[in-house]
Amino acid sequence: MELRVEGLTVARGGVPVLEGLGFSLKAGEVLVLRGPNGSGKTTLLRTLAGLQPPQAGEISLPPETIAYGAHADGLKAQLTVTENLMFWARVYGTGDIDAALSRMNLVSLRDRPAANLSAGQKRRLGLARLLVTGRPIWLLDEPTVSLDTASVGLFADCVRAHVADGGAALIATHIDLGLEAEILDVTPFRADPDAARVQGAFDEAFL
Ligand SMILES: Nc1ncnc2c1ncn2[C@@H]1O[C@H](COP(=O)(O)OP(=O)(O)OP(=O)(O)O)[C@@H](O)[C@H]1O
Repeated sequence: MELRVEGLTVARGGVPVLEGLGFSLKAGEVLVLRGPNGSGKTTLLRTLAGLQPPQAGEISLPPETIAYGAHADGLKAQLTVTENLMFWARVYGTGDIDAALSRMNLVSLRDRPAANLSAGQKRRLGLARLLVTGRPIWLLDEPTVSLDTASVGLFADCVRAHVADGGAALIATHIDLGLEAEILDVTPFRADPDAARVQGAFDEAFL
């Protein structure tokens, strides 16, 4: 399983933010996405996850092979920790949530509604969701926000285990996760801002 990206142009609100991007991510690899704020890391991850179409280029794997961990944790506030994970396990057609609960240190919180979790606990639950997707490619957008040092360690262990098991991960992060990883800096692929001004930027929320 290899994610190959060639000649990719991604856009927000119809305005290209990255152009001509290419990279490959093989089974067993971690790639860390770097670039300044607003450079297009989230836009790239959203495009690879199938949430928006590319403007140009090729993506070798379909979104069905990908689990996307976005900024938001995607939790259902009224459901307990267990119920949230069971919901996702059913969506992805997998069964066992016990490993996910213990690996993200959620066992003692399993009966608590997600609404009553702290920010870091919510994030741990959001990341535990990845473990029940059964999908080989993880795309993660700033996964360690709100996590304490111990939880960052738990999360890094999960990524290590995932890639050791034949998975792969593309992670936008500004911190060092202590993982063996290559760096993909998107800066050289930034689209020309003057070209965007000529086309006229707008907020896609008003489309
Ligand atoms: N809803 C939107 N409509 C229009 N433009 C947007 C929208 N969301 C983001 N953008 C713009 O798209 C560009 C890329 O943003 P993106 O969120 O992909 O960057 P990023 O590298 O992930 O940034 P950060 O490191 O701050 O998270 C930015 O110029 C941003 O202002």
